[in-house]
Amino acid sequence: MSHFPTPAAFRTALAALPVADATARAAAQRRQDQLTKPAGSLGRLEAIAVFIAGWQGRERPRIERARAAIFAGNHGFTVHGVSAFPASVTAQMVANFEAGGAAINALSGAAGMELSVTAIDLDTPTADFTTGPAMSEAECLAALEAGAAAVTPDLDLIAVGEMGIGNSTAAAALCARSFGGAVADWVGPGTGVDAEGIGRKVAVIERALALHGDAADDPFETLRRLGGREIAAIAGAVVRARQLGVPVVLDGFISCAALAPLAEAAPGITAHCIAGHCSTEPGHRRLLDHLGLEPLLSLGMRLGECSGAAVAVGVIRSALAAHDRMATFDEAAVSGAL
Ligand SMILES: Cc1cc2ncn([C@H]3O[C@H](COP(=O)(O)O)[C@@H](O)[C@H]3O)c2cc1C
Ligand SMILES: O=C(O)c1cccnc1
Repeated sequence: MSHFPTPAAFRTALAALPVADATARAAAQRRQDQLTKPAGSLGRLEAIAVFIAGWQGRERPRIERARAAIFAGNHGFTVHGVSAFPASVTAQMVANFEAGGAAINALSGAAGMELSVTAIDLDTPTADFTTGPAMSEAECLAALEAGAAAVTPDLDLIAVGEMGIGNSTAAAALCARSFGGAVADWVGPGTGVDAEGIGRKVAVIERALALHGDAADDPFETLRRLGGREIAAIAGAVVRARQLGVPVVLDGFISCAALAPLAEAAPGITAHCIAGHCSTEPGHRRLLDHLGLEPLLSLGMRLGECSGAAVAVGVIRSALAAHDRMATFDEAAVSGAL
């Protein structure tokens, strides 16, 4: 069964995003207020527990089954020299994920998460978006669906990440198109290009924005023209997770950029999402501000592949452990505030 069989179905899904369970949230907040600590003293950990309670619909949320989902795709515009690495690295890194040798293998393992890797048509890069839309409608729908398929109702939480050489350029293009501002404000070194490389990225994006400037201001159309398969898959996964009530942890600049084209049509799209971290890619902080997200961690990471989100899941586990295991003032016979 296809979750988003047509562009119209995707738009309909965006217009009908479910909300959190207010009863479970309120129960979790009441529990927080009774635990043996001065109110608010666990800071953001308290808010995280209440947040997950609302999306899981449980006073005492849990993480028994969590998935780090990586999506991979290749990009036609890489012929313009926008990455410090060759496009062949995308498939090589997918093989590395499958063999267990990448950072995300170690970090998802440390966070007690299973890892899923969805490589989407790596042998067929998207079309070069400086000369036409990156994807056909059918290709973009297939990518959304690949994302939706990675989310299953048995999950307590999902983290989303990406692999796709060149995709920091696609991400910057999506941000510039969705939120405006100077293209240069959204462009950074990615894998480590120098100032000339950054100049090439800006020029490529400006050409793409000029070419697609008259296209409909529509989430699907923007993803299809300026995004990539792995980026559209993340958008599909985030929307599907919302439908299933599965909270999402977002990774870095590129993963978050998948939501940029959705934000105007569906301003509440990030309501079930936690920004796992703030990457050093300069556009990420700006993007998080536009999405209304405060990142959990800031560790100077700039890898992608779900790595920052996986580290954040360790913090989320701590939040839920405190929420679940602490005694209340009554249980522990500790006096409450005067
Ligand atoms: C070995 C290696 C592993 C990676 N894992 C994630 N990325 C990250 O780098 C890419 C984005 O940067 P750019 O736009 O400059 O190509 C994406 O694939 C991203 O996930 C990697 C990049 C490399 C080289
Ligand atoms: O912010 C990220 O996730 C990122 C930054 C640079 C390269 N790849 C990913």
